Amino acid sequence: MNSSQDTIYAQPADQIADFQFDSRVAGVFGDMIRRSVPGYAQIIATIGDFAHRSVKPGTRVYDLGCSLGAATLSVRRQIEGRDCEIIAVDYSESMVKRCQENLSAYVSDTKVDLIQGDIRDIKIENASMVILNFTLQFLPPEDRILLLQRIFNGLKKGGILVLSEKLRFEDQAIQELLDAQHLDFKRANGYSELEISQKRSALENVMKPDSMQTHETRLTDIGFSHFSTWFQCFNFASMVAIK
Ligand SMILES: C[S@@+](CC[C@H](N)C(=O)[O-])C[C@H]1O[C@@H](n2cnc3c(N)ncnc32)[C@H](O)[C@@H]1O
Ligand SMILES: O=C(O)C(=O)C[C@]1(C(=O)O)C=C[C@@H](O)C=C1
Repeated sequence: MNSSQDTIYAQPADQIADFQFDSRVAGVFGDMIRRSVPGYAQIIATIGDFAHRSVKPGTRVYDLGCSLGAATLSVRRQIEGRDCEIIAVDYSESMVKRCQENLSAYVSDTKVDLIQGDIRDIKIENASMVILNFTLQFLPPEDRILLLQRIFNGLKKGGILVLSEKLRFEDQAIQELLDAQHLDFKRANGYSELEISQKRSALENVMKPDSMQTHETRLTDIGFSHFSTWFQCFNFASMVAIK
């Protein structure tokens, strides 16, 4: 997936606006997420492997907050010939436009219904897999449980939710240690101190990570029968829950 280099926060700004998935971000998003989220490439590839194992013929896969379509493409490659449909949703017009171009670059017999809309308004039904890859953290905290309940209701028995998120830790020493490791990861990927601190301010009001305990309790309270973290690097994790 082509992406220009992310230099959005490279110059000092008088005022840092809240982070938005606008056309500037969409234009550099591939580079931004690879350099910001440890393990991103592995998570994307493994989402495809989960699909290969768990997606049943004639069912649907939902990719909620699909951005440029990385997870959708990874899944689509793995479920050819199963008469499945992928519903990919994002409310950012610029992301959806670029996602459409990325999807069109490859031939496939699996239909992708790409929707520009709010994931809170999407009907979920006949699903054997739902993906929330670094999207739930951008919903207002009070809206998260309702979306997860709707996902649970739309999943078939045995269907899976793959949920990837930045984590917050109740233990302050662990929070500080893993946050510091994440900042080193960003530095090692070429981000300057200015870029790191300006992006941090931009994200402060719009991205509110939950703790692992909150994720696990919420999903099991909703009714998921099985829950595990399958990947974690520093303060980023991907979890899987089975209905
Ligand atoms: C961090 S990105 C997700 C990355 C993507 N899933 C991937 O694997 O590359 C979060 C995405 O969720 C979208 N988003 C956030 N809140 C949304 C909402 N309420 N409805 C639809 N899309 C939303 C944003 O526009 C953005 O593209
Ligand atoms: O926490 C950070 O510093 C991040 O940059 C994380 C994060 C994310 O987790 O989605 C935030 C915004 C961008 O979408 C890319 C990465």
